[in-house]
Amino acid sequence: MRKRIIAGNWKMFKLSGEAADFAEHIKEQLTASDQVEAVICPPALYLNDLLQRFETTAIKVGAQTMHDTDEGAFTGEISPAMLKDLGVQYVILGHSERRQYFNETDDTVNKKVLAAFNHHLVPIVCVGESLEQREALETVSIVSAQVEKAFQGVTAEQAKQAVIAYEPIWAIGTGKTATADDANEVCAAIRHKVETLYSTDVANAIRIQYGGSVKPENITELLSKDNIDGALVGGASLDPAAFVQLVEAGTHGE
Ligand SMILES: O=C(CO)COP(=O)(O)O
Repeated sequence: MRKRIIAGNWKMFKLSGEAADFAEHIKEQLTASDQVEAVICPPALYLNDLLQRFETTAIKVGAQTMHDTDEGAFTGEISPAMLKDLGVQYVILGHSERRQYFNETDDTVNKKVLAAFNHHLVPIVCVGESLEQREALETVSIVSAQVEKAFQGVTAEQAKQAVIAYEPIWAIGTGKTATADDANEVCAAIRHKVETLYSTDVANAIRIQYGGSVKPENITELLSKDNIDGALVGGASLDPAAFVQLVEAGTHGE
């Protein structure tokens, strides 16, 4: 059985004291589990502090983005080597906000995915369609193409470790969630795409999250679906009590 993964994407929220308070709260509440993994992806400034606070816990830390080269004259950027050096385990790549506001393309996402694996960072590769594309019935072709491009040059052994987050753009921060059945259907299509790119073995191993207005109230139904292995959560992950509930939901209903 795939281990579920609940990841909180804080985006550009919280001051340092709030980040520290959150970490202290959840580390008292969450215990290690075989069924579910908890990951916090804070602004890069707080990565080091959270890594230290979570050192003796099972809670993992992820970055929200990174550059694709080890070092260089790229003002303001953070490299995969720097993340690895700190002890970061995960990195979100190709989030729709990065694609929309920071010119990320399928090509740059692919370069970053390859760089992440080179540094033994696990990428959480985000894919998803816009409302227009959904209405034009292009969802499966769009997300399949995003997956194919993101994984170019990635080996089967690497792909098995990866996480894909299906985040329909129209469901992010809007309060609109895809129905659990719709989300599951797209996650199944993504798994099928992975199977055609690699093998059944890889498709069975890769973890696929749903993201978009996930909350404690709707996570149980989403996780009850066969192809949904977790959630990438924005807004609701900012509240420590809600985040604990989201992770705890992952330990039920196997
Ligand atoms: O973008 C998201 C997580 O990466 C989803 O954000 P919300 O949970 O706030 O809709």
